[in-house]
Amino acid sequence: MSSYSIHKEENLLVFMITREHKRNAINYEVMDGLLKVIKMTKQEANIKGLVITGEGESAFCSGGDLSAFQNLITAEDAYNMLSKMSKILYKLTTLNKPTIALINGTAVGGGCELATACDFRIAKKGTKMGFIQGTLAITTGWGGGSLLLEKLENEVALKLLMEARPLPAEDLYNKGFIHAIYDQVSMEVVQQFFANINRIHTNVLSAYKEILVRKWKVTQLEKRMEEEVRTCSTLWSMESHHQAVNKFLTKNK
Ligand SMILES: CC[C@H](C(=O)O)C(=O)SCCNC(=O)CCNC(=O)[C@H](O)C(C)(C)COP(=O)(O)OP(=O)(O)OC[C@H]1O[C@@H](n2cnc3c(N)ncnc32)[C@H](O)[C@@H]1OP(=O)(O)O
Repeated sequence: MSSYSIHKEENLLVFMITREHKRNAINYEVMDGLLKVIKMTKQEANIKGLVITGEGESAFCSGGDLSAFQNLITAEDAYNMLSKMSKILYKLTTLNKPTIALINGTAVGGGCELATACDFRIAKKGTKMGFIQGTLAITTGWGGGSLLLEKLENEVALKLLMEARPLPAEDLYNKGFIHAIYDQVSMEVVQQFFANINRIHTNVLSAYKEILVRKWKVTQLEKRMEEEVRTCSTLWSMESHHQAVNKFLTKNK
């Protein structure tokens, strides 16, 4: 069974992580799927934007697949995986078309990093989201911390990262991280959110994204995300992280 699906909804491409049994955790197959859909969105002239979401109602994405990655022990092992996904999130955040994270359920860890790499975030009422990496004795490791510090005021972003705890979508809306909240999420609410943007020619939308990306090139966002990956890789190799992961993976056993 595939770990993701890609389908077209009018002039949007929709990427869905289809791993509800693991709360839509990201494995290497999901990473490769993200690369594929980013390329499709960029290349297809009749596509005006990309939506990223998760299967089911329980979770948008629970971050990296801890069972798939638990055998990454050394800093070098971790770096290879973290760097792969960080590069994907940089491609996503600099994509020349608007991107929307449709938060259908809980988003934690790398799931919040994936959402942060999108231009806009719309969430189901009551959804909880948290950069919980700190509870695993690591930092964000896919560049999501650098991205969050680009998208929110420094103090607001720093507090979310340092507290490492899930907050309801309503709080995150007040902090400017969530852009719209709906009782239920569906492609109908995405089209409603996207309606006014959709009226504008795609060349204009791409031009605005290029203005934003130009700023990030000047401030070396890509280099800052790479340095974040190296920091996380070092923390990943420490016993405190491995113990935290083992505790999670054995909690239901
Ligand atoms: C890779 C690095 C990356 C980074 O930022 O650098 C990260 O993402 S680090 C953070 C990794 N993510 C987590 O630590 C989150 C772990 N998951 C949870 O906290 C919970 O599952 C939650 C809150 C998402 C949902 O809780 P709920 O009670 O609804 O479900 P369960 O915990 O019972 O989980 C159901 C089932 O899914 C498995 N699962 C959930 N998340 C992951 C995951 N990230 N990796 C692997 N497997 C995951 C969980 O083990 C259960 O499996 P089962 O076989 O049924 O016991």
